[in-house]
Amino acid sequence: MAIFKVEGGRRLRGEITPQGAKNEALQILCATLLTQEKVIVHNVPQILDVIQLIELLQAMGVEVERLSEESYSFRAADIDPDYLRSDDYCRRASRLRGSVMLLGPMLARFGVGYMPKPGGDKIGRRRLDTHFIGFQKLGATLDFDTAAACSEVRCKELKGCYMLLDEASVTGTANIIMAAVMAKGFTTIYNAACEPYIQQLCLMLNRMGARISGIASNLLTIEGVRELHGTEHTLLPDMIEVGSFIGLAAMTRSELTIRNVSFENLGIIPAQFARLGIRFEQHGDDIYIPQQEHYRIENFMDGSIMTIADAPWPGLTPDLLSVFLVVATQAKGSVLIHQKMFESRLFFVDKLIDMGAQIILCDPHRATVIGHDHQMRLRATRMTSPDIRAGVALLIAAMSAEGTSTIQNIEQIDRGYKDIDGRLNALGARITRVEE
Ligand SMILES: CC(=O)N[C@H]1[C@@H](OP(=O)(O)OP(=O)(O)OC[C@H]2O[C@@H](n3ccc(=O)[nH]c3=O)[C@H](O)[C@@H]2O)O[C@H](CO)[C@@H](O)[C@@H]1O
Ligand SMILES: C=C(OP(=O)(O)O)C(=O)O
Repeated sequence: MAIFKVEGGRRLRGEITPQGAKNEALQILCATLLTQEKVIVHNVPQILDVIQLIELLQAMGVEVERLSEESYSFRAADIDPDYLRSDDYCRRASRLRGSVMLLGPMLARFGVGYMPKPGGDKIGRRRLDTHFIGFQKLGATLDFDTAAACSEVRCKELKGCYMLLDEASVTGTANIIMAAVMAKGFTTIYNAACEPYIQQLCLMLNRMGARISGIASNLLTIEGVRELHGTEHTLLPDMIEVGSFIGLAAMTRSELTIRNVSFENLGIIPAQFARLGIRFEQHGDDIYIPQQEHYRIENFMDGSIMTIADAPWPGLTPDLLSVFLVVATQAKGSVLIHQKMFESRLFFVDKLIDMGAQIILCDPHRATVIGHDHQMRLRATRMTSPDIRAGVALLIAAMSAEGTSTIQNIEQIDRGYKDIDGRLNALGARITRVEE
C-alpha cells in the first residue's frame, strides 16, 4: 500500500495536459469486443482502471498490442465466452465499475454475458436496473446466481424495440447501445445519457458500420446491422481531470495552463467554476488560469446563496462536486454543494473539517461551505482517500495546507489519475510516494 506525503503551501506554475478520459476509455475498450477486426485506440490513459480492463480483455482472448505509450490495438477474433464463468474472470471484473460494460457487447456478439458485482467507487447505492431492463426489452433473459453473486444475461436473438430508460444512466446507456447495434430491426432509446463520452462511443460505432442517429441528444435511434468492422478512435481529454486542475490552480493560487482541453466538450464545467469566482481565459483549446489571490462566490440573482448541484448531462457531472467543495473552502462567500446522485460521496468533508474548513454536512447529500477567503490556511493532517474524486479533493486540500499531510489509500487516486504525483511535481508541487 502506498501513501502520499504532501508538502502544502507551494504555488505551482506551468503547463499540464489532461490524460485521455477514464470513463470514455472504459466504454470504448469494451466496444472493441463488437468486432473480430482490429480496433486501434489512441490517448489511452495509463491508470489502474484502464490497465485492469485491458488485462481483463486479454484474459478473455482479445489480442492486445501496445503501439506506443498511449495507443493500443485490440483484436477480438478469438473470444472464449466460457472463460467468463471462471473465478479468474469474476475476480478481475469485480475490481472495476467499467467491466459492467462487457455485458452489452458479449450479448450482441455471443448471445451471453456474465457479470459479478462490479467494483468501482463505494459512493452509495449503484444499481444496475437500467442495464438489465434494457437487455430484457431487447429480448434477453436475466438470471442472478445468489451464491456466486453473479448475473447472467442470455438471448438467442436480440430484437430492436422502443424503450424509455428509468434514468439516464451513463454506463447503462452505453451497455444498451452496444447490445442494440447488432439487434434485429430498430431500437429507440429515450432518456438516454448523452454526455460526450456516449457521443464518442456512438461516433466510433458508426465508423465501425453501426447506424445510430440522434447522437448528442437523449433520443437515440439504432438500426441494427449484421456485423461491425475495425476502426481507429482517439479518446477525448478527461474533463474531470480538467476540472480538477482548474480547482487545484485556484486553491493553491497558482498560474496554470491546461493544454488541449477540448473546450467544446466541457459543457457547463467552466461556467460553474466561474460562478465560484475563479477567473480563467480560453486560449484556443487551452485554459489559462492566472494566479489569483481571491475568488468570490456569486450569489444567485435574487441574492440567495449559490447551490452547486449535479445533474445528468448537460448538467454538472457528479464526479466534480468533491473538487468544487474543496475549492469553496478558500473562496470568499458561501455555497451549498448538493450531491443528488450519490448518497455517500460527501463524508470525506470530516477530514476537511479537521483541517479547519468551515463546512456543515447538512445530510448525506448536502454540505454548506463557508469560505475562508485565504484568511486562514487549512492545517496539514493524516487522511485516507475514500474514492477517486474525494481522493483528489483531499490532495488539493493538502497541497494548499500549512505543513505536510499524509494521504493513505492512494490506489483510489491512481484508479483515475495518471502519475498524478509526477505530473504535479513537474509544476512545483512536492508530493512523495512512499510504499508502506
Ligand atoms: C465508469 C463510469 O462511467 N462511471 C461514471 C458513471 O457511473 P454509472 O454509469 O455507474 O452511473 P449512473 O449514470 O448509472 O448513475 C449514477 C447514480 O446517479 C443516479 N442517477 C443517474 C441518472 C439520473 O438521471 N438520475 C440519477 O439520480 C443513479 O441512480 C445512480 O445512483 O456515471 C456516473 C454519473 O455521471 C459517474 O459518477 C461515474 O463516474
Ligand atoms: C465514480 C467514478 O468512477 P467509477 O464509476 O469507475 O467508480 C468516477 O470516475 O468518479
